[in-house]
Amino acid sequence: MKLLIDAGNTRIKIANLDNEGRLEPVFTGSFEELTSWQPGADIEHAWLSSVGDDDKSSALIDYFESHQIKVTVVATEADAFGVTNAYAEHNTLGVDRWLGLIAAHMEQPKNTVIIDAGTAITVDWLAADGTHLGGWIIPGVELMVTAITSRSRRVFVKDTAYGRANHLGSSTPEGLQDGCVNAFVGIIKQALSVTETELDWSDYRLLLTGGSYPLLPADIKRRGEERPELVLQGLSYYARDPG
Ligand SMILES: Nc1ncnc2c1ncn2[C@@H]1O[C@H](COP(=O)(O)OP(=O)(O)OP(=O)(O)O)[C@@H](O)[C@H]1O
Ligand SMILES: CC(C)(CO)[C@@H](O)C(=O)NCCC(=O)O
Ligand SMILES: [K+]
Repeated sequence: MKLLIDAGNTRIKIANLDNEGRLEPVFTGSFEELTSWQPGADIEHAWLSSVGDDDKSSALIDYFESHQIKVTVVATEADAFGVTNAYAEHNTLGVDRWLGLIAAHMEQPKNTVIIDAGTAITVDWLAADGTHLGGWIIPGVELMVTAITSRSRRVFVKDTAYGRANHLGSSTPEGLQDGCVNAFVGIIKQALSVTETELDWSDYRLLLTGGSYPLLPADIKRRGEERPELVLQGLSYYARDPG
């Protein structure tokens, strides 16, 4: 059994990878929560992708090494598993985005738009031949909310309620939370529009991942395919083929 670790800017997600290549999510939470979780005794090797700073990665590596687990850190490459990175400075593309591209291409080579909505929201375009065409980065829904509340006296949130797609707010907290959710919906619609008008793709799939997925309206959920483990799936290819 191997361990796959996807360390985002907020949460850490961990899955077991068995010898048949099956992936089983076993942990989602903060680093603090992780220290009260025990990896299985039969695990000797873990693959880590981390978008945080080096201190965070080192703390994770130390934690797993203290459990006698060897940690291999996966980094973004220029080319791998049939995918070609769009960035000239290939290592500056977030490793979570890189792994999402690999997961999508390995699942099925097809024109694809990938949306990952967590701390940040990212959009990536991947052509059927494995060419990454580039993408976008905007603040995630929670960051959009706090960007305003931290800088204005009269815009505030009352509780941790989520905003609603297609809903009009009738108070400041509702207006802000609804507004930010609808900005998230809006970037997806703009991505689809650019895909159809600029790239001229007519047959393509939309993959949706990240913690903010539940906020999406039914029409986008229907149009897309949910892939909650996309980054872990990408990691699994590195773990299967340690090269
Ligand atoms: N049930 C839910 N409904 C709506 N939003 C949710 C729900 N659960 C979590 N979220 C939101 O998901 C986001 C976290 O997503 P995710 O775990 O993908 O982020 P992350 O770990 O920071 O990843 P990354 O840093 O890679 O983006 C937070 O903004 C959180 O508010
Ligand atoms: C954009 C995030 C924060 C999304 O998790 C991550 O992919 C990252 O830190 N990327 C580096 C910058 C880039 O991808 O261009
Ligand atoms: K993520």
